[in-house]
Parts: sequence; structure tokens; C-alpha cells
Amino acid sequence: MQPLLNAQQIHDADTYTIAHEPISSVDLMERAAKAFEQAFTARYGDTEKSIAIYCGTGNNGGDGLAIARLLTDYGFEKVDVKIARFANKFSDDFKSNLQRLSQTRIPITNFTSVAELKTEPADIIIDALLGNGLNKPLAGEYAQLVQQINNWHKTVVVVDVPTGFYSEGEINPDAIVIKADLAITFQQPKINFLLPDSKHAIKNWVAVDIGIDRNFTQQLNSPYQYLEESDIKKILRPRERFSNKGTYGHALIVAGQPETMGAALLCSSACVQAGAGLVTACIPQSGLVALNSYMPEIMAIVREGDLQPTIDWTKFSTMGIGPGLGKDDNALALLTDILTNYTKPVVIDADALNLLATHKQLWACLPKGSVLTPHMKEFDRLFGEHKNWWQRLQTAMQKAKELQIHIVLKNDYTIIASPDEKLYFNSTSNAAMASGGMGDVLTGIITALLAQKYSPLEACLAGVYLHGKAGDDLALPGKLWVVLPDKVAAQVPVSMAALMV
Ligand SMILES: NC(=O)C1=CN([C@@H]2O[C@H](COP(=O)(O)OP(=O)(O)OC[C@H]3O[C@@H](n4cnc5c(N)ncnc54)[C@H](O)[C@@H]3O)[C@@H](O)[C@H]2O)[C@@H](O)CC1
Ligand SMILES: [K+]
Repeated sequence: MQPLLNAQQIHDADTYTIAHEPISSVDLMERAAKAFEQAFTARYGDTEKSIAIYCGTGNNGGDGLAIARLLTDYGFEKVDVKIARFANKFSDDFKSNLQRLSQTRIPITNFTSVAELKTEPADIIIDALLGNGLNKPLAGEYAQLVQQINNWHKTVVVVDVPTGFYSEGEINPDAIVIKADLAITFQQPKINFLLPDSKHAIKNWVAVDIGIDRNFTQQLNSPYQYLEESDIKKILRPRERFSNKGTYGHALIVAGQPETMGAALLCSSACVQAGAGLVTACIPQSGLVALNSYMPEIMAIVREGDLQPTIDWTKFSTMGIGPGLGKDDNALALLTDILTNYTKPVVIDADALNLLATHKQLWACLPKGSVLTPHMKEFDRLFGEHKNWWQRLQTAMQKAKELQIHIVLKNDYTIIASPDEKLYFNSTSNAAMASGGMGDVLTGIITALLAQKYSPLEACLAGVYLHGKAGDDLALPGKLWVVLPDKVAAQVPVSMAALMV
């Protein structure tokens, strides 16, 4: 689990590392510049290309100066350094690196106003103007310079964070900020990199390790955490000797209408694939043939017209409710029946979420520890409109605590809010997975893990990670353009086994 720190905490962690490793501040800058150089040359290794490095006069600018030297050592012959001297403030490490750079033959241009700049002939621009020290929105010369750089439409690679971009907090969509093709960021993704609001500023990012003290960053107890494979390996347990279907629980999937049986099939088959010992699907009568032919391992409880099905509450280890269920009176009656009679944590998705949104009296009946899996629109239907994702994060954290539930807010980096006011960002999944039915599969996987006696938090973390990992294993790198949900479900046991070794 990697703690995601805010700008102040990152600064504190840098300071702690300098004092306790110990390492001089300028050597830490050198280490950061080296890590940048390696990540940069791995992607832009053609030394024929010309590079212009725009530097500020703080530590971000200091990084830029060191990077100019390292890229030249690497073999780039056309490296230009341009220093924006908009303020008369220079960090010590900027000054040391300027001193070192002036002993090389790398050309340095100083400018105090954007009007002095001509066109930029370089193939690639490196942005080392401002980094994590940003303390106000860009204005004046900085704003003009950033707009100028954006207007050149070059390949832009940024050092740490795009100039003008806030690492955390609400993002103003009209703010002036460097548009980055790639952000090579130090130690950890910045929290806002993981939110869709950053899409306009950052096409891609990569985090490079610069050896910041991990014990220190752990003990800061950040509410924001980034999931890593090692976390999931710790959660997953091997299937045991002398185990049988009873060992792995009996899940009930309540899903489907005659027109949306696919959702029920995808959800319940994913539940089987993710290892539930037994799976029963509560589906409309007309879907029975489809269910039996799609996957004979799944049993059925059928729903007929207005007749409510009889469910033996003691029989099931957990339930997943909602995919394709519809929002009619029968669906509402069934959801009400379940929530008022069943007391173990359940997974609530899709139409069941929409029913919850319009029948708030049901919230009091949600079993503690239950899991809600909304996408953005469902989330806003449940909890009100939000202007941006940062606001959504705060609501998720607050509601998870208030209702003692887990909220799985689906997105590129799906966010899991837990009742103890933590937010976990998932690190797997890819755009090939953006297709209808993918959420139904996720619900099936989380339900399966709950059935296998993983705690609700473990089921959410491992379920979300596995779902994305199965999609990654199928699609990346460059294997499949589109990955369909049933393929993801079928891949889950393979990806799970690979995580167990
Ligand atoms: N502290 C450390 O030891 C390390 C810092 N590193 C680099 O240092 C960066 C942070 O450096 P700094 O804290 O010096 O800050 P920056 O270099 O980001 O900014 C420099 C100064 O600009 C001013 N400023 C902020 N917002 C402004 C605005 N909107 N308009 C005009 N001026 C503004 C502030 O006075 C700020 O201190 C990181 O992003 C990273 O690139 C790395 O070298 C790793 C180690
Ligand atoms: K920058």
C-alpha cells in the first residue's frame, strides 16, 4: 500500500529523508534527476531529437538544470536550457546546479519576459518551471509562458507535476496549466493524477522511485492509499486441502429482467469464476433456459410476475443484488425484502443503487459492512450532484463512515471508500475494458470473495484489483483493443492463480 501524500507532506518527507538517510538536499535532487533521466530515455531514447528545458528558479527548476546535464551525458547533443527569471528568488539547490551547468557547454538562455521568446524549434519541451511548490494559480508572465508553451503543440514532458497543476484539492477546469504528454513524477502519483479532472492536463504519468523514507510516509497515516500487487497477495488465501464447495460459501445473485438477462449471466458467472463454492441466481422465469445453457454450474431461484420468490435467508453466505434487476415495484419489493430480512453484508449495484437513491428509507436497513458499487452517475444520484471529483472523494469518505459501508466508486482508478475514512485507489484496469457489463462482472467477483469469508474491505480491494488485473492480463501490452466482460470473468481464476505464486 503506498500512501498518497499531499504537497506539504511530500515536502516534509523530502526533508525527513535528507535529515535521516542522511543525504544532502542537492544529492537528493541529483537522484531525482537521474530517475527522471532513466524514465525519460526509456520512452524518448532518440538522441537526435532536440530538447528545450524550461526552468524556474526553485527546486523544480533545479531538477531541470540537473536533467539537462544528465541528458547530455546520456548522448543528447541538442539540449537547450531556458531559465524564466520572473522572480528574484533562487533555491540553494538551483544555484548549485546552475553553477555546475555553467561549467558545461550546454547553452543557457535567461529571459525575464515572455515577449523575449521567439518560436521554439526543439522537438521536445521539458517543463521544469514550477512543481510541487505551487501556492497560487498562475498569473502574469508564468500564465503567459504556459499558454505559449501549450500553443507550440510540442511533445511536453513535465518534471514532477505540470506547471500550474495542484497535486490535491479541487481542480479549476479553467486554470492555466501545462498540458503534458507525460509527467515523470517523483516517488508517488499525485492524488489528482488519479482523478478524471486531470485528463486535460496529463495524458500519461509514471512515478519514479527517488528513495524517500517509506517508514516516515507510512506513519503519516494518509487517508489516501494506492493499491499495489503486494497488498493483494497478502489478502488472497490459497484454496486448502480437504476443502469442498461448502468451504467457499454460497452466494445468491439477484439480477436480471427478461430484457437484461445478460447482466445476470455475467454477474453470476463471474461469481462462479472468482471461486464461490456455490452460486444461485435469482432470475426471471423466462431467463432459466439462458442461464442453464450459459453456465450449468449456476443454480436458480425463479421470479414469476408479481410473485415474490421465497428465499431461505440462512442458506446464503452473501448476496449480490442489482445488475439488470429493473426499478419496477417488484424489484423494489424484492430489495426491501432482502434488506429487511438479511443481516450479513451484501453487494449492491446498478438498479438496486438507483432504487436506494429514490427510497432513502431503505438506507437504514443496509447491513453494516455492505458494499455499494456505483459509477459516477449512480454515485451522484445517491449522494447529490458534485462539481468535481475531489468533492466526490470527500463525500465518499464521509458517507462510508456515516452508513458503515464500503463504497466502490468505479473509474479508471476505482476508488474504495471504507468506514474508517480511508480511500484506496486501484492501480489495475485499462481502457480496453470500457464496455457494458464490466460492472456486473465486478459485482460478481466481490460477491464471490465475500462468500469466501474475506472481510468486506478485503473483498473490495482484492475484487477491484483482480477485475482490473484480469483485464490487463488480457489486453496489455497491445494484445487486445477491446476486452469483453465474459472474457474478464473467465480470466479471473488464471490471474488469481498467478497472484498466488
Ligand atoms: N525538496 C526536495 O528535496 C526535493 C524537491 N524536488 C523538486 O522540488 C520541487 C518543489 O520545489 P520548490 O518547493 O522549490 O517549489 P517549486 O520549484 O515548485 O516552486 C518554486 C517557488 O515558486 C513560487 N511559486 C509558487 N506558486 C507560484 C505561482 N503560481 N507563480 C509564481 N511563483 C510561484 C514559490 O515561492 C515556490 O517556492 C518538486 O516539485 C520537485 O521537482 C526534487 O528535486 C526532489 C527533492
Ligand atoms: K513542472
